[in-house]
Amino acid sequence: MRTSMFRSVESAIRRVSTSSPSTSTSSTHFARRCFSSESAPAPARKVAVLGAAGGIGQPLALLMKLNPLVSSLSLYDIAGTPGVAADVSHINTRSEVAGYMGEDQLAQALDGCDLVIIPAGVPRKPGMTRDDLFNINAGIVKTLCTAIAKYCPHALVNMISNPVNSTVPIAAEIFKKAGTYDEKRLFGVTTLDVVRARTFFAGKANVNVADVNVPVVGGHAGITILPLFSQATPKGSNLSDEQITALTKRTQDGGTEVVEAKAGKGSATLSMAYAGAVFADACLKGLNGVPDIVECSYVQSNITDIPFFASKVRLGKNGVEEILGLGPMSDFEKEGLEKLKPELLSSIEKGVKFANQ
Ligand SMILES: NC(=O)C1=CN([C@@H]2O[C@H](COP(=O)(O)OP(=O)(O)OC[C@H]3O[C@@H](n4cnc5c(N)ncnc54)[C@H](O)[C@@H]3O)[C@@H](O)[C@H]2O)C=CC1
Ligand SMILES: O=C([O-])CC(=O)C(=O)O
Repeated sequence: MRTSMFRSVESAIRRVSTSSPSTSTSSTHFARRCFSSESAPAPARKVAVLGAAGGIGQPLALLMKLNPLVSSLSLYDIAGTPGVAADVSHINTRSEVAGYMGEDQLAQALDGCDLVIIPAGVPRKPGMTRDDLFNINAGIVKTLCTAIAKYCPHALVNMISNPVNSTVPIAAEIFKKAGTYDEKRLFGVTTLDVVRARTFFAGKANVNVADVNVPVVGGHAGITILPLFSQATPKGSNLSDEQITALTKRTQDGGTEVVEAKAGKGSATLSMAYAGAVFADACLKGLNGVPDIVECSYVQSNITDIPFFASKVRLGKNGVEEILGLGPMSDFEKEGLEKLKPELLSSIEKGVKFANQ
């Protein structure tokens, strides 16, 4: 699961933060270091960000503009995209940028897309759960997925909009109705949970964060987020049961920690844009045939009795190539798995019901 991108972003950031102005490297080199280890010209890939003028959408647009695997970057929102697109388009990297605003430009935004990333929708305020966003975001996702089925039915879809546990099943139902559903192409983005688990584990275990990996399985809300710290690498950091319990809780509550710190001004945007860019990069590498690209993602799955489940997934030319098993879990993690199932299942059923109303 440790992609080369994680490593290269970290080394690029380390280098930038320690270099003096006279030794800093070019922006193009920076972008290459950040997003791809490929030196051969990559195939043309059109990527759309839906919700591109938002708190996640803007930094995600920037990060996708830095990704040399992208040849065409399509920025769509209901408002504000001309400014974001004009701004991002001045960056001297490979992709052509176009901004689209309003539903009558959605078809053009999606036409020919290989990958569609969806951070459109409202974020939480303190005191809210992700499920409290359902009433607004379910409708937004339904509209956008109906258009995806029509204008780019073969695109990979990276769903960021919350509640992910329900918005992914909504998307699946919309695609099924349109006759375009391919379970290999629909992903709930849970990378931020992995990013947090890695960061928090490194801090507690006092190891280099660049070396850390932790699978996070289940879903993307509260107790449905299940980090498997028993499988964390590097091994040998003998954390106590109390420390593992605290790390698990902090990972599960990571989103709430940011919501409370932002005190009414939204939820995670910058770390989410980073996580979204990492996952999109992995999807593009998979599409391009780069071997052994493994990331955690919330996908249609039969590795448990829950129809959508996040786990390690091998990405390939058609999207999901293989869903990897859960691996050996501690008793604490096994207990967490049983506890999360009712909530995850009910969020999935809520999404399915909504889509079929
Ligand atoms: N999967 C994850 O790990 C995470 C998910 N999120 C979720 O991402 C979503 C977006 O969060 P932020 O960017 O902070 O919110 P935001 O409010 O800053 O931006 C949302 C954007 O979506 C746009 N939008 C609304 N309706 C739209 C439509 N029909 N079509 C296209 N665009 C539309 C808005 O105009 C706005 O620009 C929220 O639902 C949030 O909960 C946030 C963090 C992590
Ligand atoms: O907590 C939220 O509402 C946003 C989110 O999904 C996260 O930061 O993980």
